[in-house]
Amino acid sequence: MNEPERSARLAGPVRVVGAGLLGASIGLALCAHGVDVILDDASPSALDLAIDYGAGRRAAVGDAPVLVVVCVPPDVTAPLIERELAAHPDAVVTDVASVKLEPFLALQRRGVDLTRYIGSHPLSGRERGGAISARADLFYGRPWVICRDAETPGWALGLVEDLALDLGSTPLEMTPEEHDRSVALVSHVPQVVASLLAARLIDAPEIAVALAGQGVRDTTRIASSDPSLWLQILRANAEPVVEVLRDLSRDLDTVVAALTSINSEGEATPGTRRAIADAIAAGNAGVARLPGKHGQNRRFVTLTVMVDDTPGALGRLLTELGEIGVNMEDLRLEHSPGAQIGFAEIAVVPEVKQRAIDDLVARGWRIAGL
Ligand SMILES: NC(=O)C1=CN([C@@H]2O[C@H](COP(=O)(O)OP(=O)(O)OC[C@H]3O[C@@H](n4cnc5c(N)ncnc54)[C@H](O)[C@@H]3O)[C@@H](O)[C@H]2O)C=CC1
Ligand SMILES: O=C(O)C(=O)Cc1ccc(O)cc1
Repeated sequence: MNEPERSARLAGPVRVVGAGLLGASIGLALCAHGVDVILDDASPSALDLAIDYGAGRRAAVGDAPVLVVVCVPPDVTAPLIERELAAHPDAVVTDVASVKLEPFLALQRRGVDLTRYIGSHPLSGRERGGAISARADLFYGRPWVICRDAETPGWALGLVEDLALDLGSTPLEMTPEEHDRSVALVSHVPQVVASLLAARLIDAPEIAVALAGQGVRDTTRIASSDPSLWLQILRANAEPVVEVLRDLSRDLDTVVAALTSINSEGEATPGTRRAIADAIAAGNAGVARLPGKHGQNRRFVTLTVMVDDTPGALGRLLTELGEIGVNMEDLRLEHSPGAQIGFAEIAVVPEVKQRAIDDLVARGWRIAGL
């Protein structure tokens, strides 16, 4: 078998402890760059599986990693960082746990010398764990938070930045506190909300579930995440998560109070309708702050093309969009229940929308809503 050409900033070897979703994804991406990746896992079958997928090799006597990446559940992250710092005195040690303050404080309390430790966290993941779900492109185009402190030497920081860059991520420096408050808002509370919302479906009548469209799918996508991982994440970041949940709970109470104060004749105390409209408008303002493709704050517009449920139909649409010179910023597919038709929702920059519609219609495509 041909060795992949070395194309990475990192020289390696890189030791990855925990060969699950994150560890095997890092291993796959680094191996594809020709970096020597040493894998380790407490579970022999998890290790075998990740090696079978090509995410790295077994450890050997005399291995001298330049970088160790700890990719285990949050509960065991701090003890493993301590173990790896001691076992590899010339290596920089990082971890990818979803919480940064608690492991850092635990290590400080134990008096561990943290000069060679730099916490980090790639902001990308999947609902399913294990090497079976691993992907070399998991981190591509996503932020990778790096928590250095005043004692962190530049060369050590450089190694973790190189890891993020080799995997296609954008390194971002933050303190552990800033990181944990930020992810409480953009990752941890969304997980709780998605899970609670999806749980409403358990006892819903079949006919109600059959009506589910993109709205409920979008807002519950991450509800299939692993409960044991999330229990650990939420417990370790409880304070910032509770702060956001309390604000959310207050807003929910406001909407509930407003809706219940409108009587069956549609009469309501002054301000009631405004309270409801304000809640929805605040959502408009919040969602407009989410970065779009390439991290821009630019908003795209969408056009929805009806696509016959036949082999190659979607491929033809994408080819024709290329032929008419329209750059697709995003694509979402929805199936119409009970009909042999799909809807391709295509995001484009506002300037090209009308031309895209005109050209597609001229080529025989049907645009929904026209
Ligand atoms: N799942 C996700 O989407 C993301 C997870 N993270 C973080 O990455 C870390 C790993 O998560 P996943 O890869 O999703 O989990 P995973 O469950 O897919 O993999 C964890 C691996 O660690 C191994 N392991 C557990 N205890 C160990 C120990 N004491 N020694 C050696 N290996 C041990 C397990 O056998 C398993 O193979 C977690 O800290 C998580 O917070 C970060 C970003 C995204
Ligand atoms: O799928 C998503 O949007 C996620 O938010 C996945 C995710 C889960 C845990 C993390 O620590 C980081 C990212």
